Amino acid sequence: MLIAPSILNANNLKLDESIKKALEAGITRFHIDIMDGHFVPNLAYGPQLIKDFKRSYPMIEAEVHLMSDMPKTLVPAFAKAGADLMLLHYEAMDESQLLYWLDYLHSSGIKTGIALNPETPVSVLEKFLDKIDQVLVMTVHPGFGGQGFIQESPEKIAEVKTLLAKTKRRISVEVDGGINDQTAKLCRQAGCDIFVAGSFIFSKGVVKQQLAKLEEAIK
Ligand SMILES: O=C(CO)[C@H](O)[C@H](O)COP(=O)(O)O
Ligand SMILES: [Co+2]
Repeated sequence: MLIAPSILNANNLKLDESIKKALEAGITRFHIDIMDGHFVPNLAYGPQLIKDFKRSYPMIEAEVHLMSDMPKTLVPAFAKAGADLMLLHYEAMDESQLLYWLDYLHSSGIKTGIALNPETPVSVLEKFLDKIDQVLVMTVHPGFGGQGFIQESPEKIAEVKTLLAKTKRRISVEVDGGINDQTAKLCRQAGCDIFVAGSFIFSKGVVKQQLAKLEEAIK
């Protein structure tokens, strides 16, 4: 079980302070949201943030959630910046492009995942099972932090688990959006392994306590 904090809604002028607090509480992976203003109607972060993050914290995993339909420019840029794992949206490119970029990432030594929007069926994952390390089930519509959890999400997680049982490869299931101690518990019961949370961890100024609540909920 892993909690990957999203810094999206943390105060940008105090990012390092927020990151340090999470690290002190034992976090080993951060989820960094990249938004291009086109695939989603918002903008967030560039490769320099990943570069700076990895320079300061080389042992901590940087998971890049790429909400962009410009893989040709952005996948190599974030790979070069030091991403350890990259999540590509199924909806952002056609299937042949997706296969290409998953291969590109693996051959660059970067772990891969496919992110699914709430309305995208689980069955689309089938032909990618030998190319991914992780599935990201979006539990909000991507684009903004602080949204409410989509209540039907636990059934979708269970569906992903059923599909993944078809492969012998170890593929983790992650949720992202509206995760708090209540919703995390529901996702855990449905079989989720990795929990992204932003607002719940960073909006109250008590990072350690919020992480402890989440840990308690998913254990
Ligand atoms: O991908 C995202 C939004 O598109 C973010 O990772 C997600 O929303 C995290 O923020 P919060 O926990 O506040 O919902
Ligand atoms: Co995200």
